[in-house]
Amino acid sequence: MTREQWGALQEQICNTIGQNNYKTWIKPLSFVGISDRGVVTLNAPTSFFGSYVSQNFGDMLLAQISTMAPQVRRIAYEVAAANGAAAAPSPATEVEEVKPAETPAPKELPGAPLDARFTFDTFVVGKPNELAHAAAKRVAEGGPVTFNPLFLYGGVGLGKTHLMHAIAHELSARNPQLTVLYLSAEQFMYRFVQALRERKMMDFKEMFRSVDVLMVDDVQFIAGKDSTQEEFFHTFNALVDQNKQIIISADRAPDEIKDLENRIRSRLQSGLVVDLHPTDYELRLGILQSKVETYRSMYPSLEIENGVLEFLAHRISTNVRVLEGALTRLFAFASLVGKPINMDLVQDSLSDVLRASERKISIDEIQRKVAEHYNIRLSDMIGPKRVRTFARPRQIAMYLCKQLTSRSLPEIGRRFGGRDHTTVMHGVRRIEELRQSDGQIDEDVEMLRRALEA
Ligand SMILES: Nc1ncnc2c1ncn2[C@@H]1O[C@H](COP(=O)(O)OP(=O)(O)OP(=O)(O)O)[C@@H](O)[C@H]1O
Repeated sequence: MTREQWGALQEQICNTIGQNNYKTWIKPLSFVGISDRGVVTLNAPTSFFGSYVSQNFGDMLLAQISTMAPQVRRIAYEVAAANGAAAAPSPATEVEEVKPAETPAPKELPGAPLDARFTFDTFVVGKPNELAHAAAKRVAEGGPVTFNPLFLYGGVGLGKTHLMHAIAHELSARNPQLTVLYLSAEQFMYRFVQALRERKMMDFKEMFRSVDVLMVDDVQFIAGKDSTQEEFFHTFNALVDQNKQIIISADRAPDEIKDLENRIRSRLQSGLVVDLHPTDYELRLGILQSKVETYRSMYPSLEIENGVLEFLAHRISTNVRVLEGALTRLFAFASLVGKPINMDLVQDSLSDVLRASERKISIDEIQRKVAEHYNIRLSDMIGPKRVRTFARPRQIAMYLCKQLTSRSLPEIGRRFGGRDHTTVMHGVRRIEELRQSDGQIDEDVEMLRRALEA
């Protein structure tokens, strides 16, 4: 993402949200830069302004930006410098790019901004994350500290940061006096090094020891960094002694973090350690459905055809960020070209994402499985005969090829005895209709899909 690309997006943004909104809220923003971690920083006149834009237009902006720069994960809003200059952020430090807050951290604490969208309301609960969610909820109630620290861990993009921000939002809403400090382990280190450099260690210690709740994200970052670990250990102990709540996240369990001092490891394990499991199909579908609800208010006229969300939930199982990014891109493309969101648009706009998450299901495999199920020969499935006994299984196989592989319609047609892509399209549509009206076909297709994906 470059300043020029941001400039090029302006017209489309204006068309999406209307002249008035655009002039009031988007035009005053300026592009600052993008970090290696995919965080785009925009300069806003005030922190209220940044916060308003984040809450009301954040998803739309991310959608628009991702049409040009799919690697973008998040937008941070920086408050304009005194001279108004939009300086480039210093080299890829998350610390710089997130300094001023979407929801400013209280009392000049060196925390990172909280993402206004990461609340318990927007967190979808399913089997893989129910324990982590319940633990987070308990901590967010604020009562007496029962487990300290709460240690949340899990793979990339499974909701650790979302849950931490949700806890911070809720604690602050319940008790605005509370000092809740959220920052990444990287920022902790940065502050520590800065304090050393500026000979302000006393201030540093005092400040960290004065918070009521400390949240440190991605703690695995401090592994192998000896003096930062040491300082972290002292901060940790001082807060636990005062019975202050600590919440930590990492990408793996404490005993799997290499180069972590043993005394820190055992401290981290001394509270409640819960993991966020990889998502399952139901959770992914739930997240997509809840996201669609958010998008509906932004793009009220956009249609989303049946089967699209289910397809995405099946196909993109890597992490929620990728899943959300795919949906965001779909909405942006659909609004750009003024078309409904259907499987063709999915194939056109998400081919890279789909390729990356390609399951190893081949057209051959689908043809064989379907032929076997309907007890017909493979040669009849592919051959020219049009009798229903062969035609229906053939259409089902075509439908499954479209659903479970990222092959184009012409390619599928070629693999079914050199048929035209319109024949494939007709077949796919027919099965879509029949799935609505014929319970037996619907059941057969679902069973075949499961068998193929098993
Ligand atoms: N259960 C969920 N419900 C709704 N949104 C979710 C859920 N899980 C993850 N997300 C969304 O997925 C995206 C990635 O989540 P988050 O940043 O919390 O992941 P993370 O575990 O902290 O990843 P990383 O290890 O990269 O820091 C966010 O936009 C978040 O809102």
